Amino acid sequence: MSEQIGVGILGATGTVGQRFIQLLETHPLFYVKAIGASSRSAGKEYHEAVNWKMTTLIPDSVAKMIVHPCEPEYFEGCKVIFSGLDSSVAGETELAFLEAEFAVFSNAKNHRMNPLVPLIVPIVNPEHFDLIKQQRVEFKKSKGFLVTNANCSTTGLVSALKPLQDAFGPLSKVVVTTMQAISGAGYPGVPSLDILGNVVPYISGEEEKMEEEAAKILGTFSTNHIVDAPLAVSASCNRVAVIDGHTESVFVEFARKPAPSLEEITKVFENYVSEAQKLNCYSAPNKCVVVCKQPDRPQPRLDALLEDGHGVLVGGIRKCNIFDFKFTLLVHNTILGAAGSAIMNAEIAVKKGLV
Ligand SMILES: NC(=O)C1=CN([C@@H]2O[C@H](COP(=O)(O)OP(=O)(O)OC[C@H]3O[C@@H](n4cnc5c(N)ncnc54)[C@H](OP(=O)(O)O)[C@@H]3O)[C@@H](O)[C@H]2O)C=CC1
Repeated sequence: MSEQIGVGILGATGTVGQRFIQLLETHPLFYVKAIGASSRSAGKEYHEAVNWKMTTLIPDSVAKMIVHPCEPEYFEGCKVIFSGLDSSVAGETELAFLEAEFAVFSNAKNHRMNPLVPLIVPIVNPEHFDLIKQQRVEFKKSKGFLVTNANCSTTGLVSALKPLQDAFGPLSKVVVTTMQAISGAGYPGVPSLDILGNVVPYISGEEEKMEEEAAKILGTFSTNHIVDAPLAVSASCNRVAVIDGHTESVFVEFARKPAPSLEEITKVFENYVSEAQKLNCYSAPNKCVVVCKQPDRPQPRLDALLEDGHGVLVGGIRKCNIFDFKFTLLVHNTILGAAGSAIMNAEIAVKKGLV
């Protein structure tokens, strides 16, 4: 096995940061070398600073690490930086790490729509890593770069749409309604009095993010920029009393007529193989899209951890009276929807010789 690569985690005490630490505990390629969070946590040992909510114990290798301020000087020797920072600070902090020539993989929304920043869902569009060459030219960097992964709901959506686009050509319209887990709001997130026995039909900025990110991710890399896919998305987003796993009802219209049959669509979902799998990435799922045959699946409590949370589950593939067809999908919001994607993106970057 090749030598392990030391990584730093910014926002290590948060919901996404904890997931990074959990997923990296047994990772063969990466090990946690340094961690950072806010001034509330800096200077403390990790186990004192964090309100640990994962279902596994804090790894011994991290528990006694000192939490640092999120400044590049504390992360010397880390070849990769994973950011699970709150968006109020992610923008500037991630740029400071890029400036210091780190390879930065961000979960935050701040830089996703920058035309020079690849927005990559690892099981969908790793070819967008080609944009880094142009990014390095424009940002005058030789080793460093900045890659973002997508909003968690967008991640689930594009993971299901990509196989369809590859097989049947452009999608013209997509309508999606989400039922999003509480963990998507970080910790402590939504107050229990607001969410228990309730549905909150508003998540600030979420619909706009889904509508614009999907076209960029499903777009194509051309010479030195990304050309958006010609796709109109209308999203409505809801917070529901689920802990982990975002469920989405999706309605799709193809540009091509006649539209493919439900059997053809199902086969394309089942047979989809991503570049992350072809590259043999450690975190790549066996199946990127798992088709649930039972009519009442996928369900977050039962299915969110299938494929270790690194794939997307689809079910209820059926005719739609208005669009061509409709289905339900489920994505694990803090694994494929956040830390898992960032880690898989970094694995791909290593395979591509970028790190
Ligand atoms: N939860 C999810 O499902 C998803 C989240 N994301 C994105 O990932 C990022 C993290 O989300 P999440 O983990 O849920 O959020 P949390 O609120 O749980 O965690 C935020 C982290 O940021 C740190 N932080 C806050 N303020 C500062 C500061 N001024 N300087 C340095 N560090 C700071 C916190 O440290 P401290 O503990 O010291 O306050 C904590 O480690 C966000 O940008 C979010 O939008 C993306 C996709 C999915």
